Amino acid sequence: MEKVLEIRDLRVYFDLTEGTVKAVDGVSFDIRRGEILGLVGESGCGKSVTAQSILRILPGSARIVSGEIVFYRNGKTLDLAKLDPEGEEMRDIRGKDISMIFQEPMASFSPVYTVGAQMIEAILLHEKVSKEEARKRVVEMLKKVKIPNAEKVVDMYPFELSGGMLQRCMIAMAMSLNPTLLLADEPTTALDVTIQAQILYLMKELQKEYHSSILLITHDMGVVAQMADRVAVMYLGNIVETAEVFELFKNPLHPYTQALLRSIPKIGIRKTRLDTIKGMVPDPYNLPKGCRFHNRCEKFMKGLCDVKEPPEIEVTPSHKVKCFLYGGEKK
Ligand SMILES: Nc1ncnc2c1ncn2[C@@H]1O[C@H](COP(=O)(O)OP(=O)(O)OP(=O)(O)O)[C@@H](O)[C@H]1O
Repeated sequence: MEKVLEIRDLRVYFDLTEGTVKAVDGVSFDIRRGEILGLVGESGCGKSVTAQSILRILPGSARIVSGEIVFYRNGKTLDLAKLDPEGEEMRDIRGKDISMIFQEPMASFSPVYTVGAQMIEAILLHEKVSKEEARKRVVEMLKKVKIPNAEKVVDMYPFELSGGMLQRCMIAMAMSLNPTLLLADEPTTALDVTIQAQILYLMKELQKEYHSSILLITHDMGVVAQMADRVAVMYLGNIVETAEVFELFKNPLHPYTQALLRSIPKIGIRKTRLDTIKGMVPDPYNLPKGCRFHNRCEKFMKGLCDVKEPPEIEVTPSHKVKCFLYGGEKK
């Protein structure tokens, strides 16, 4: 299948007074045309930093140390990691070829302009159309994301809309230029369950209609099951497992993936508490030697997992895992 993005051995570090945080540390994966790739993992494992690296919107304290972010654009490849984040090429790609939606819609909208004005501005920035045409497109997009009274909402300020409505506007803005790739960082986490389901359904409908690719960042395995075609599981700056969604749920290989899956509530089984993954998440300034998950792993092999970093094992061409249980050097 045709790729739209290929990340190769990406390392992104934060140099802080307390030490260096290796937020992304040797990450490789690709996103194919028209697919939804779920990027899952607990809080702090580097999902957002990965997305911010693609769009080159990292905070000032972060630096891309090495690696490639190859974007396939108009039949050519472009390494986004090498571009000037403020340069013309990157500004052109941002919003037009790759756009992003965030957990907090207020992060996308300024409170002092109407929703419509901001959406029109985004279109005019990238396309040579008249203001009237852009406005017409915005109203159409708002209708597409099922906003009632779209003609009125276009002239409303963000604070006049509910969280769910604003989230729909953000999706409309992100999709209005028909991007090749949409980065969705916890797009529904802040919403209540019913609205969350509606927004996810809407995203999937739009994705099918526009045939765009989505990198869906979430810590919620339920959202992954509902949305993703393939899944990449991330733990402390590493991708530890990738597989097609059905395969991952049926046959999770990495002990971390298995633990994440055990934490999902199951219909018919009453539990007062969800399973949590045992052990403490290690100090980000001081990552464990060997496999980063070894101090929390139920299948920990002393003298191996705490000594060497496991290689990535290709169990099948579409199922990869970074764990000594499936191969690699023995003691
Ligand atoms: N601006 C920043 N300054 C310093 N460290 C940061 C900054 N942003 C992220 N980090 C660190 O980078 C690591 C990865 O963070 P990231 O936000 O990518 O995780 P995440 O998996 O997206 O988690 P969450 O779901 O909580 O956003 C964490 O250790 C975090 O503390």
